[in-house]
Amino acid sequence: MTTGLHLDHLRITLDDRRLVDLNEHVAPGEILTVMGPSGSGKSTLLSVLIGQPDPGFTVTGRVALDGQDLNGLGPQARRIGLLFQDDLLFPHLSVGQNLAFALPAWVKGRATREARIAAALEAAELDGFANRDPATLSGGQRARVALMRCLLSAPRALLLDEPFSRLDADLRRQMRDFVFGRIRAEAIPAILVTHDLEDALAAGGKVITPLGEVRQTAKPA
Ligand SMILES: Nc1ncnc2c1ncn2[C@@H]1O[C@H](COP(=O)(O)OP(=O)(O)OP(=O)(O)O)[C@@H](O)[C@H]1O
Repeated sequence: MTTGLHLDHLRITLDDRRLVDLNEHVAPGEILTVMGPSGSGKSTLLSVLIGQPDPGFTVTGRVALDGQDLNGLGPQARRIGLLFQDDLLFPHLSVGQNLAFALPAWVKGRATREARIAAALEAAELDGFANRDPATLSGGQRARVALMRCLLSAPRALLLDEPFSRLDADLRRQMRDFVFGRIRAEAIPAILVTHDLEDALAAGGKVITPLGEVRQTAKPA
């Protein structure tokens, strides 16, 4: 079985306009960055990967994850995580409850579930935050909770849609290191969509446009 995410001659067109044309393999722990101007098709690509494209788009080619063909699979069955700039933590739930909500039902047993949540909080340097109201967290703390919530759902691949764009410069650097570090540590294939060249270079992987033009080759590991 070939691990990672395969975009096999994936083409997306809108009327007669070719928006996406990609033939790429993203290995576990690798981050492929897609950069391009507004309207170039970045969000459209992500909508196709999560299995929720607008019906106006024509999609051809194949997407496979860990050897499994995703064409025809619904969004839930794909098990692809999506992280974007609005963290959308549930305001009426505590930090711990927000994390618990993401844990798949197949993680059984109260002690096991609590241990997973405690480990996630520790990894995000948020020990002792389980009972906090999300409204009382700083922007960086909320962003870390949002990432851990996404990872707790055990995604097989992660899509990052401008995840740092609301953070100021210092926090942006910190979050970038944290998010990219977790992706490598958990060996998840990831696609980052960004307008920011610094984000793209920090990701360390290949940088391409939605039409597959290479802007930067991957840094040697
Ligand atoms: N539901 C839709 N129906 C018709 N056209 C759409 C739809 N969604 C997006 N488009 C068009 O498809 C093209 C690609 O849009 P998309 O949102 O993928 O761009 P983007 O690169 O993500 O832009 P941005 O950086 O501004 O988010 C644009 O021309 C847009 O107007």
